Amino acid sequence: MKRTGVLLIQLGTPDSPKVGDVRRYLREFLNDPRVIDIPWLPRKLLVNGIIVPFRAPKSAKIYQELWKLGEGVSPLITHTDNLCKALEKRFEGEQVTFEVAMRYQNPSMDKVLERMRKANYDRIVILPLFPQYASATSGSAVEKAMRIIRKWWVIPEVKIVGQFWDNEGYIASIVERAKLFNLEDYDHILFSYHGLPERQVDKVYEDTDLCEDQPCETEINQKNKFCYKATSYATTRLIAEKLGIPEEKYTVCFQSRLDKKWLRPFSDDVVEERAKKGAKKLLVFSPAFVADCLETLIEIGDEYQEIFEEHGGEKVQLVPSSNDHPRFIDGLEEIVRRQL
Ligand SMILES: C=CC1=C(C)c2cc3[nH]c(cc4nc(cc5[nH]c(cc1n2)c(C)c5CCC(=O)O)C(CCC(=O)O)=C4C)c(C)c3C=C
Ligand SMILES: [Fe+2]
Ligand SMILES: [Fe+2]
Repeated sequence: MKRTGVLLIQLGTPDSPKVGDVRRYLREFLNDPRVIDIPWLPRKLLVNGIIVPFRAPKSAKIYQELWKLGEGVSPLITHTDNLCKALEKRFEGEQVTFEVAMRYQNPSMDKVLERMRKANYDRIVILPLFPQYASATSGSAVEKAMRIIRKWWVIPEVKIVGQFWDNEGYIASIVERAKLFNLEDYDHILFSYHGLPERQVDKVYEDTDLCEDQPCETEINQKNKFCYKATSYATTRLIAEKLGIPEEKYTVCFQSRLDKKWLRPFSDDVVEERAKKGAKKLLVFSPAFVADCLETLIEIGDEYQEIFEEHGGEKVQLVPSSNDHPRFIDGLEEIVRRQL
């Protein structure tokens, strides 16, 4: 059997919730041209001159809350490490090794891939932990890995997992998590995905095609198979079908926008509207995040709870992410075995 090293790549988190570490994280993250996709000079001026100086102190406060929930560590790190350990167990005695790296900050892709180079694998599998492809996440992680590997003298066989929005184990893990709640108790259900600028979504199409002219809310086809909006809706349909949630009982929405030209509807607006219409209990799925993190625990768990209460609602219940759920491990095991 070929000796295989599997690189699990997550987005990344600051080294600590101190303002300096958060600033360093945001600077690396937002200077990525796949994240803020504008020319070099305007990006530097916008990110280093405006966004980071204003955002870092505010984000640091939120990260301090997150660190408390994670008992002194970022939950993104803990969950991804646990996932890695669970996968290692599934491959015990086989020639398959797992490593975790973060696209931004630590453990850095440079250091982890250098260790993998020294291990002299026959094959490397690059597995970004983002079920729905986006250039800002999976695309960026793969580009960075390729930029590092292309400099090696010995380049082994390299396999890349692009996306896994319909993977059976991934879907099953979310369905199992949801079964811990009585769906009948909730007035409405949200499937809240991380947002993305509409411009970035349109770039997966050729020429003058636009996402809004495609049937992305209802089907996946050859044109839209890498459209983040289309795969987000498709993942939702799979989960809703398995749980028997009728279409009128749920809304697909997008959170964490930086400006108005991001995918709509915005999750916070939906939370507010539902409260105003009299909803008392909301259940929120967050399928784009395979690990609980700032975006799920704080943004949905705390911030949406506040918005909901402010407008008359009572409880926003988050469905925990896949994390190291055994069905999710089944799904990733199956994906890895297909690469061997
Ligand atoms: C599904 C995955 C994600 C997509 C797509 C994504 C796009 C995206 N994000 C930003 C800006 C920020 N994201 C931040 C945090 C964050 N984002 C993801 C995942 C996706 N981002 C995760 C898992 C996290 C949380 C990390 C953690 O430490 O727990 C942040 C930092 C927090 C903050 O200051 O609000 C920013 C900023 C952009 C611009 C973007 C697409 C263009
Ligand atoms: Fe993000
Ligand atoms: Fe689309």
